[in-house]
Amino acid sequence: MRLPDHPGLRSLLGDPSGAVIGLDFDGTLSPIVPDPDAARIHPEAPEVLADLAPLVNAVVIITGRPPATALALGAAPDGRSLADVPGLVILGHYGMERWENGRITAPPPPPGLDAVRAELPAITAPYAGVHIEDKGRAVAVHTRRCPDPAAALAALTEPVTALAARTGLIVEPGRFVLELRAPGMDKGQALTAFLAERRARSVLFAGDDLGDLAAFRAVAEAGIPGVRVCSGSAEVAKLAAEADIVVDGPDGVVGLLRAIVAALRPDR
Ligand SMILES: O=P(O)(O)OC[C@H]1O[C@H](O[C@H]2O[C@H](CO)[C@@H](O)[C@H](O)[C@H]2O)[C@H](O)[C@@H](O)[C@@H]1O
Repeated sequence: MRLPDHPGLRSLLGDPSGAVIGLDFDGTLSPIVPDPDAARIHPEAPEVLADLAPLVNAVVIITGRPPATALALGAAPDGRSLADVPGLVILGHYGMERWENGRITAPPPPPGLDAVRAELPAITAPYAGVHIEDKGRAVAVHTRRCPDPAAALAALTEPVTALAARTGLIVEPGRFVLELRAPGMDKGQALTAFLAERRARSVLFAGDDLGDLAAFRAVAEAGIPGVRVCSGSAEVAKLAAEADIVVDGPDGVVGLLRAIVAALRPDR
């Protein structure tokens, strides 16, 4: 892949030791599949991230998944894994949980979740194919496997939002999913804090879904050169409209990262 000409990318390539590379997981590093449990990282992603990480300030994955799940789904068939990427940080649950050096730090789960677990089955029962994903500190309602995923999502939005309000949670909408989770953190806040922690001098963030818009805004407001990359799909138009670079799904993201590695290591 030929690298696009973008000022933020030029800054990043000119001063890689100051660059933070932020990446979403599902839809960006991992192709979208009907069953969330069956998702797996793009087979070439662990290798390219392992090549990239020593060349930049930091590689950080910011995801709605728990870090432990991203790690479990982050093993490629060749045996390479996200866990082997040097210095990798995973900010899971939209930044609430942090994995680094093999250790997870996390606050206690929100108290409203038990009521959500009790009430959700009755709310979703009329919609065949709904899948409830319990993520420990959040619960996601998936409609991708419903006969009409968009109609089921639309019909469930009001009762799920009301349930969130009753239980002190918020609704995070995504690709055929409504997630009930604790308020007070999003990918933008998580990325902003990480950039400050690393004293970043440039930032690239790649994402595919509505939850990544907050990270895009953080890039735009960071006060350092930045690049917003959309892992493009037919399902989410909003993100492409706010991106500096649009690539073709996880294949395109891996291609872009590989091109960055090649530009930083022209000898190889
Ligand atoms: O922040 P992300 O890493 O993008 O995580 C967001 C949600 O991703 C997962 O759901 C999405 O991917 C599934 C597997 O490909 C797909 O079946 C589903 O339709 C997508 O919405 C995950 O299951 C959620 O928990 C994450 O919050």
